[in-house]
Amino acid sequence: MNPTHQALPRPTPLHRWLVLLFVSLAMFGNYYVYDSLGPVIDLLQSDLGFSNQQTGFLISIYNLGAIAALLIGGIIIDRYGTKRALLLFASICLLGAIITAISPRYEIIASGRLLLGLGSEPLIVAATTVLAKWFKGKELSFAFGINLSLSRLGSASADWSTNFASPLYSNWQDPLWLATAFAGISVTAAMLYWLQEKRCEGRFDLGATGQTDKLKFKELFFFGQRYWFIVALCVVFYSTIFPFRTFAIMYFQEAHGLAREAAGMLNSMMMVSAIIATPLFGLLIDKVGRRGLFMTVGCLMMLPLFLAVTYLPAGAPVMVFGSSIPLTLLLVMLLLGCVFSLVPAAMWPSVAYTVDQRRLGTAYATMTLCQQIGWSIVPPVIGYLNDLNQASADNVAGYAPGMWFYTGLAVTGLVFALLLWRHENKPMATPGHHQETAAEHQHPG
Ligand SMILES: NCCCC[C@H](N)C(=O)NCC(=O)O
Repeated sequence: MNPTHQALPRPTPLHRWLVLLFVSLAMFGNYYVYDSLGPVIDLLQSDLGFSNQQTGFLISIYNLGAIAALLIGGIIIDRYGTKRALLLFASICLLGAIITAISPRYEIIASGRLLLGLGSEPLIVAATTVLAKWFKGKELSFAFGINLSLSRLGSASADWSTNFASPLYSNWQDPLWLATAFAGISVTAAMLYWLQEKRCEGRFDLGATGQTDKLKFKELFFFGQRYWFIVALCVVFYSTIFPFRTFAIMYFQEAHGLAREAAGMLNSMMMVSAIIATPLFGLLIDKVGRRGLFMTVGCLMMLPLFLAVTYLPAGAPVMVFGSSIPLTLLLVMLLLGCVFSLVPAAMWPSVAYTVDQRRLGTAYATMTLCQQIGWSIVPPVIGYLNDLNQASADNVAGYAPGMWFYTGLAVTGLVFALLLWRHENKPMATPGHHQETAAEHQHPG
């Protein structure tokens, strides 16, 4: 850092909160675009004749793009700086959204999702870097909590679009054009962030760019067993939650006879509960620690949920924001939202307490990379199981094997969480670790 930098004041709260607003809006738009696929899956199948396996691959191809991008994304952020990187990645996502919506050809839609993956995950890394830069030492956890909550609001909005934009769902294409508009919000927010950073350069001490999550293969050998248990849990957890969520709208329509609007509203309940619970669990876990225990509780809670939607009676209808939703399904999605808050709130920060701070960039990049690999495998497997068992509205039992598969993943997650809990009170094995001393570097995903 140069000496003039040090003499400058830190950014004022107003400047910091504006940054948080712009970065969170960029994430809001981005999460919307990712989740816009779920509500049109049945339309892609009925209008364009895609199979379950093909739609499953449309989910996975995002991860392939993300894997490629994660290997180079950190380098781009370091080389071009956060403001350029944020705009570049948001623009790639916009292009991906346009290509997804533009043509009914499977290969074109798949290329759009690939491009979305190429832009999305490095966008998340760039957003993390921006927040670390502006909020370091100042309300960093809270800023990350708000950022993640607004991202989840983007996901929930994609579900709500089946209600507020229901006329668009007469075909597969219009909802995807709407998603393009949300990608436009993301690009606009990235531009506003650019202007804000430019306005503040030279006036405030914005510090060094900070460490970007970048993979350095040599460093992988320094991580201990506990780190790899966290990675394993991360892989299994997100490989369960994200694919379930993407397929859920179609599942609720076909297996439980819900209208698309009600299915979308029901799916959004998971996000609503996560939006509220994530900052609260974050505060609780910051206060009491015991991350292994909280991860175990979260995994234990998840265990019966997929079987509950499969085998329990759907329950009496209750009205939620104008949609009639069966009570059991509502409770399951609210509980899943709690799990989706509890496990990430304990898991992501626990890396910072497990590995040497100097290797956090590699630790997070590796974890996200592994997450993407696991998450890319599950949707085609679920699609294959659904195709194999001829799952449909006329053969609801055909969905059960997929739900057992999710349950198997949840059991595996529980095993890793238990191993982490067992490790919780053991002393650290490798020197250079810092125990429960809140690393500055945090990561929302
Ligand atoms: N755009 C939705 C996917 C976000 C993936 C990201 N790598 C992640 O895991 N984020 C953490 C989270 O809990 O959302």
